[in-house]
Amino acid sequence: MTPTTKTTPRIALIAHDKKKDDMIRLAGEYLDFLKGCTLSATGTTGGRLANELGLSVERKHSGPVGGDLQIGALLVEGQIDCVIFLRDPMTPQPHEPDINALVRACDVHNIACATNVSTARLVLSRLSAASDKA
Ligand SMILES: O=C(CO)COP(=O)(O)O
Repeated sequence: MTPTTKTTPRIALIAHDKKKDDMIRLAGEYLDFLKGCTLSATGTTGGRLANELGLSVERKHSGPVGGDLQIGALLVEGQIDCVIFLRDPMTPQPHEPDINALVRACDVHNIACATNVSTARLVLSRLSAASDKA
């Protein structure tokens, strides 16, 4: 019998302030799956995921001081399989260029990037179903 190799999805989780409650709810829905993933996050988002859901997360700097760029650097190095980035389209962000750079890096490297809850659910459902089969 051929041995199966199970790969652990590497997921980046990021949410702007008004979307953080959505992120916590979303991550709670997929908690069992996410516990088996390698997670990275921007600073404040990662802190909430760890404190409120008990997830083990590699926390980068907060978004406005370079966290999005750090996630982008991981992605460019091939260390991220998927980005869940709950952006707030209604609030101007001081680090808009960093946000655009991260989303652009996803497109350059063909990495799935979910920027709203509906898309994130589709992506996480698909990944969790694939990991059940592995
Ligand atoms: O600003 C962010 C993404 O652009 C998120 O950063 P925090 O998770 O530190 O709030």
